[in-house]
Amino acid sequence: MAIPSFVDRVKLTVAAGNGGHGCASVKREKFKPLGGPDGGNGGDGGSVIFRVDGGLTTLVEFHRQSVRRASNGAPGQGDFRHGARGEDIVLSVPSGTVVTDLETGEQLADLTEEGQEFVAVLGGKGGLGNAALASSARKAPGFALLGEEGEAREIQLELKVVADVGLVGFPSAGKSSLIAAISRARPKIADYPFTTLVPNLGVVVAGDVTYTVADVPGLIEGASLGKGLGFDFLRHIDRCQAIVHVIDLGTYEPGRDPVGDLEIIEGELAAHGGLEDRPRLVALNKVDLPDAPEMAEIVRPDLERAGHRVFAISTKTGEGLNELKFAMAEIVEARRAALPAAEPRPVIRPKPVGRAKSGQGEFTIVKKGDGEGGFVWRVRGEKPERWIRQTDFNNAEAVGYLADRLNRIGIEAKLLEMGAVAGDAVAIGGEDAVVFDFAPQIETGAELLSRRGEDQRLESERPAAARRRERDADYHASRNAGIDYALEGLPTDDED
Ligand SMILES: Nc1nc2c(ncn2[C@@H]2O[C@H](COP(=O)(O)OP(=O)(O)OP(=O)(O)O)[C@@H](O)[C@H]2O)c(=O)[nH]1
Ligand SMILES: [Mg+2]
Repeated sequence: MAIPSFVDRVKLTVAAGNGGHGCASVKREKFKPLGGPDGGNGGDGGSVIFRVDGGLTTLVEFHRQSVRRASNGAPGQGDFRHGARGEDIVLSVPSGTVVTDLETGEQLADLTEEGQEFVAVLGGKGGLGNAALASSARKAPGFALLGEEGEAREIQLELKVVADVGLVGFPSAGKSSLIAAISRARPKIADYPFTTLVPNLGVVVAGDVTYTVADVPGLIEGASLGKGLGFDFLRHIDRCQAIVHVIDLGTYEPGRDPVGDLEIIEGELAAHGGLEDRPRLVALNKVDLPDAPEMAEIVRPDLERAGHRVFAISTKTGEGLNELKFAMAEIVEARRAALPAAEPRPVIRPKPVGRAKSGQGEFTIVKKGDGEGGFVWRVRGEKPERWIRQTDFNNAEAVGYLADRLNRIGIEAKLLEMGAVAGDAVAIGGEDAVVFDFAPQIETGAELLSRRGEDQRLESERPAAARRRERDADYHASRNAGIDYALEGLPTDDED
């Protein structure tokens, strides 16, 4: 199979596993027809996780398989048996991998440190079984929660080399040869331009300083505008602490000379932007060629006047390489000392989607429509949207439980406060919203004052406030007794 030549940028679909459904089951024992609920919870779906492996240098593996899917959680079963978790998929990436969401263009993670992890898509949560949903107020729930679907997203992986020193220069100036001469890396070297298509990385030891050096494909005038190959690869220099110009003393191309070459490359770096603060060194290469030493001494004063430290080197004979190596080490060491100590990088998890920003904290409500045939009230929020996904709408009891949960965080009260009336449409969620007819169960303050006791609903349904009191009492009772069980309508820790 042909290996693509550009392996430092790939598109990938990652899909997490679905959560298993909770189980609604009633304990069956001989001579005990009315056993308690014993349905177990569904297992969580597996996640897709990226982890930095310092031994890797390319993203080539991702070209072979462009969809990665973690497994689903198993459903709960009777007799309190919980479903197994879906297995996570851990994908190894090289240091310097930047993860971007292809849909939004948002950068999700910048993975640079060995072992650093990024959870790209989170497995769906398993649904609670009816055993976990039981409480003193709802002793035998005839329903369970559905497992949630795992997330899926299209992402781009992009490798940005992480090196202390970046080598820049025209094609064939000898950048890869320099890496080969001062490190153990063995990049491809050839006498035609654009030999290097993917940055090479070498580890250099100079005295007791160890640092990394990367070359990038040759730059030419207009590289920052997309000419040659340079455009795409200038970004690799972004992370370097120092820049070394590799300049060809032996080029016979018309219109080129060492000082002019350096100015053109500097122009491209300036057009790329953001590199102004990086210290520079100048390496005049191929000093072994005839006339090259003279050329080096002609241009040296000009370059030094421009503030550069200049080294005449030959990757062929080794001349000048030691001095250059130690000069690079000096700069790297100085920059390292000046930089703030890197903060330990935690595992990065995806931002929860749709987190509400309203004063309520849990949800937002927006009124839509012109009132003809009623308004549509759109409710957004992480919790309400999740609860919708967990609800089996074929089960009336499950729907009642959902209504309780929605009331508990005040959605119904807020709708009434905003002027919603019975019969209005309430849409919870985004594109795949679930739409209800608004049928308020609780009373507004005004109604309570004027019509208390008259409303049929007070007889047929317990007011939410009373239910809440009951539940809170249960909660405190159980807390005091040290009993830990899932409470009706109250999120348990693992529910959030
Ligand atoms: N005489 C001489 N030739 C050299 C020296 N360094 C490199 N070369 C030659 O110059 C040519 C280009 O070298 P590379 O190291 O591939 O150059 P590069 O800058 O990496 O080129 P690209 O990857 O195409 O941008 C090869 O033929 C090398 O053998 C040197 O010090 N002296
Ligand atoms: Mg090269």
